Amino acid sequence: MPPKRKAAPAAQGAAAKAGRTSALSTPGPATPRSLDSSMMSEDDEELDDDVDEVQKQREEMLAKEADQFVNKWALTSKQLDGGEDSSQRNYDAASQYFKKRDYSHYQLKPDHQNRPLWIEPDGTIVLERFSPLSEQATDFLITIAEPKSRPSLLHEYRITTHSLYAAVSIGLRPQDIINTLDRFLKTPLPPRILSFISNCTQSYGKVKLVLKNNKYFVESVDTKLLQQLLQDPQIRAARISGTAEITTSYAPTMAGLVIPGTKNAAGVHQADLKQGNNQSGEQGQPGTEADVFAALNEEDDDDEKEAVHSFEISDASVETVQKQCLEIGFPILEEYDFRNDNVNPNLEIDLRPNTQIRPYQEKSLSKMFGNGRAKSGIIVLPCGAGKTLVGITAACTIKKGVIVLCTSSMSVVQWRQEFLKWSNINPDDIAVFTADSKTKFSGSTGIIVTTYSMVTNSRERSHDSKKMMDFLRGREWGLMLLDEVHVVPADVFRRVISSIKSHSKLGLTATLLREDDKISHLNFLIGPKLYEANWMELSQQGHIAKVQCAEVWCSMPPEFYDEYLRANSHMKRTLYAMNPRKFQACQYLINYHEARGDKIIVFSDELYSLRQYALKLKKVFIYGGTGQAERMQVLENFQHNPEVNTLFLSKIGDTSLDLPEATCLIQISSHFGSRRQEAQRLGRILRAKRRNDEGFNAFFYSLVSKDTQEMYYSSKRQAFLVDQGYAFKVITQLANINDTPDLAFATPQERRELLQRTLVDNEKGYEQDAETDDLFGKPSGRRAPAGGRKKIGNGVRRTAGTLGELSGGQDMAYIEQNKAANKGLKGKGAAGKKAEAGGQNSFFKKIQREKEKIKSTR
Ligand SMILES: Nc1ncnc2c1ncn2[C@@H]1O[C@H](COP(=O)(O)OP(=O)(O)OP(=O)(O)O)[C@@H](O)[C@H]1O
Repeated sequence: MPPKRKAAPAAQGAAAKAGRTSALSTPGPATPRSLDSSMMSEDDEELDDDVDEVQKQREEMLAKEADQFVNKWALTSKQLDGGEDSSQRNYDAASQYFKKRDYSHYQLKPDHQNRPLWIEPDGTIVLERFSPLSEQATDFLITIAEPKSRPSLLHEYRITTHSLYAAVSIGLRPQDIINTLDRFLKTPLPPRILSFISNCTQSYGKVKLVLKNNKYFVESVDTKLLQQLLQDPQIRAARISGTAEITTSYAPTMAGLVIPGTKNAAGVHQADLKQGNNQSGEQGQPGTEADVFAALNEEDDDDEKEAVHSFEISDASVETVQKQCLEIGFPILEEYDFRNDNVNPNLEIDLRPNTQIRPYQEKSLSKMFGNGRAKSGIIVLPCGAGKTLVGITAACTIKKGVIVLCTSSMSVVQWRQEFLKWSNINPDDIAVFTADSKTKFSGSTGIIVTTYSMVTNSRERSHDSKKMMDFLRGREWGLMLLDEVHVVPADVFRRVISSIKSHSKLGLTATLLREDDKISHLNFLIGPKLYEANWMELSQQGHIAKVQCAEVWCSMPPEFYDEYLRANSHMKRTLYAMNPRKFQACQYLINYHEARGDKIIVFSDELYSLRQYALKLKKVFIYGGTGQAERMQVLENFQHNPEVNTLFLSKIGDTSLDLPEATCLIQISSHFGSRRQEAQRLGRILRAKRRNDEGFNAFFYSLVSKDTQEMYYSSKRQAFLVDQGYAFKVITQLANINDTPDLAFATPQERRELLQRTLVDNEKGYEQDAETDDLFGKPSGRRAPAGGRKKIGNGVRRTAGTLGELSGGQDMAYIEQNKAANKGLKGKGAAGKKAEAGGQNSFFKKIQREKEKIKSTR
């Protein structure tokens, strides 16, 4: 009897996604690939100017290596994709529905009920979260596979060459992986998976590049392998002559390494594979929980001192050796044996005694320091989950010089503050390098916090900047912390990495996502993904807020829709944002949530609608063109003034915004299908202060104009969050909205006027937001010109029929333009008065003080 329910989990996951998109009526154009340009600050666009020749060559070489590396992986993955199961099977009437995913020919193990995993021949693993062994299986899977989708009952992972590389890099051996996977599986391990794991892992992790006493060693437990490497002429030439060909020592164990802050970590303890279940001491029956644990326990036991062999290579030949090892099929792992680094001075830094890192932070760090050395790689934690503290704890573990790279000068200030808050670092030992401040630390070692653009800027530098860069280049750093790694283009990383020498690199991000294909380059340039937290788990544990997500469908009045069908793509965006039904839905939701006591952020990427909505509803707003003082004042009021409960924000608020008061988010216009923007925006309410209140929920609404391209983009945008377990409810009709009094644009006449005005106002050109990622930064110099407009292209646009002119609509130019609620803030409530008097909340005051202090020490 074929076990049909096997096909169900995978088919269900796919169907859920397909079902979500099937409601779409208008397929839109492909997602634009504009990440690199849109994510970098103004400075970065000028980086290409005059990079010197040597630097260029190094970058090209690194780029080539990355491509080779990526291609090699892609090749191995292809081997896994094709093959024996691609033929369709027709065992019974239902089989055809599952097509490739009909695995009814697999034999179930007799005790399959006790085992939580299904596997597909392409390496997809489906985990039953309701199984008693799911916690242990999750711990294992997160180590060997990449999470793809984690809704409540079934999780989907995929074994890839990258994930196996990561598993090996933290010390798992191929046989451990195969045995443990087999024990968790309901069916025997398919032979192709077995050979895939063996093939991938037999070469990965076999060779390590280790820095000991400031000397580079190529290290392996296998002498034969080292001898094989030395057969290669280039590697042989790289070996330092006069040193013993191969020396033998013993690998350090974890014993003695304590990650600071991990003792008595607060909250739920890290799931321990050895925990409890084997208490009786009995060897379990095959397939029972005890049996699986027995296998896992065994694997740890013989982790004792292992002989390692190595030969020394010159500093200058490190890259050549890496390249050659890759070419002959043994990618080299980089690890930093910081405890035995007696050359670089130690940094006096520890976490403050009252700092307790959370279990997931601890777990992510244990992946980095799993074998007593620092591995380079990327840690992925949800927005607001505390990536900064993870970075700081890594610095406190390594205790050597640290360089932190951020995306904006404001983040630089925040990182420095966080270091001072969580650790006992002497303030003189932590300096910042930004356009405004170029300080060095006073002692022999310390921490420098800077931005990617400061380090990679190749324009004419000031004398101070040059000196600072020489300082950064002229020393070895123990740790390089790379904040927001997902936004920085690979070639910028290349420049950073080739100009600053660091023993280990830790990348931090919430969304390891790019709409282009550059993510795999990060694996090469920084290291593998070491850990990715589960958003749902963290929200259940109260570390981030629980959020209800909804997509609200707003029909378009016929006259709007007619215009929409004829409009060009820019006007289409404006029209679906300005849809009066959407406006009404927004007004309705604001009223509803304000009455509940929520603080609401409304996001719009489309500046025209941002301003029109805010003005019409008499709410405050911030966009790229808003002056610094006004931004501060608006934020201050939003936080503390009970009369200011709704804030309209352009895309400049997507990141870097820490407003724990916000509990509701409404999105009226967004950047095409960007999954990352959706997740970053959701992140703004994940830190909600009230998250641990009884029954508290934050709300995230995406307002979508029905039957427009927006629907297509919307489903694309949600894909990442859906995979994190968020369920988007579709609301086709807001309750009683038609009976709600005082909604705007209630009459056909008003709607027609709105349409005409929109067409007229947008006829001449389009305004774009200042291109900055930094809400707190100075408004960009390339902002809209005096009239408040920034035009795209030559600023001239052809329109289909100038309805505005025909109707005389130009005369209706918005009379409410000057009634911005921002202007009314002065004098409103205590916060308003404080702001008017130049007062700021403690956060901004601190920043101001910090800036002044930095300036005065220059
Ligand atoms: N272990 C901890 N104990 C107490 N508070 C913590 C801990 N870890 C983080 N936090 C707090 O959580 C908040 C969010 O931290 P942080 O700003 O580092 O988040 P993030 O992950 O960088 O978010 P984003 O991606 O949105 O920038 C901060 O207020 C921080 O102080």
